[in-house]
Amino acid sequence: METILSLKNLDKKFGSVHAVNNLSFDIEKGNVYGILGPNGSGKSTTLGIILNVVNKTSGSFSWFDGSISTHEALKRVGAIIERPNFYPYMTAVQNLKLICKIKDVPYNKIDEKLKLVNLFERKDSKFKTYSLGMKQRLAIASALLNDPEILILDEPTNGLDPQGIHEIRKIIKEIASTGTTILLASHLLDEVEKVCTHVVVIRNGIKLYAGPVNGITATNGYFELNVDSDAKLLVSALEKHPSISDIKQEDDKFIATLENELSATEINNYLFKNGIVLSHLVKRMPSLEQQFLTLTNNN
Ligand SMILES: Nc1ncnc2c1ncn2[C@@H]1O[C@H](COP(=O)(O)OP(=O)(O)OP(=O)(O)O)[C@@H](O)[C@H]1O
Repeated sequence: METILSLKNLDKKFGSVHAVNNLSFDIEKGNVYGILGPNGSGKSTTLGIILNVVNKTSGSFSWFDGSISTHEALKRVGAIIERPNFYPYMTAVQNLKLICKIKDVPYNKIDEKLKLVNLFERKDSKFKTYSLGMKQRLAIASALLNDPEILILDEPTNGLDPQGIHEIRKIIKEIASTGTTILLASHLLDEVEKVCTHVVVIRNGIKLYAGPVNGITATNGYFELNVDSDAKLLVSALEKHPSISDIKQEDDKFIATLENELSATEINNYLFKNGIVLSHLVKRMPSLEQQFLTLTNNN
């Protein structure tokens, strides 16, 4: 695995606000990473630091194994961290030609990138005639002009309608399928779930989880159960079972969280042997949303 970016104990304080708190994680080549957290959790500040537009307070980050300076490394990075800004009376192609000059990229990249973001048909329309979604797609095309190794996006679907959101997510997946590494910040769990392979969950600048998206749900699940008879007997039997770590009552049923793998048949047999006949038994896995809420609320 080739490491594109490595953050080590990164810290940022704005006066008394601890925006980024001892944050460490690695970005490996070819994956799609989401930094997921509620508003104000430090996502934009983190992106700002790694892109050299925000000064860190302490800690470190290194691009491409630290073999080159951040200034050189950023030439291999495409990023959109602010609202896209182009010349309103110029067409998409005219705007991109300007970017090509700044980035020293040949003009023949323009058509290729406009096709990738589905704007080729509208390439000669003035920027001011574009919808918000089209403006965002043009920004993506612009960030891709120099064939960056990693594309960084801050809340890429903010403010878009469902169709616009769908298009942007589809394009992000297409870009990823060509081998470009992607790092995006989002407060939307479903966005990260749909688009990303890996996620760093942060709250108040603190990392709560970093790893594969499906790793958040890597638990043994829980049982929902109930009895028509004496509930105390049920709770006491569950408490004695070595595979059950927690029991709580929710509405009209009991929730028994599993510490180890245990099947519904096994728990049913165990309880029956203890004189308990269940009126309700379901084994469930927590949804990503439940896990995310548990992570962000309890820490
Ligand atoms: N320039 C600044 N001066 C002072 N405080 C700041 C500054 N930039 C960010 N902050 C504070 O740092 C914290 C993290 O903000 P940041 O914008 O990084 O969060 P975020 O997760 O990107 O949130 P959002 O999704 O709302 O943009 C917030 O409490 C914010 O108010």
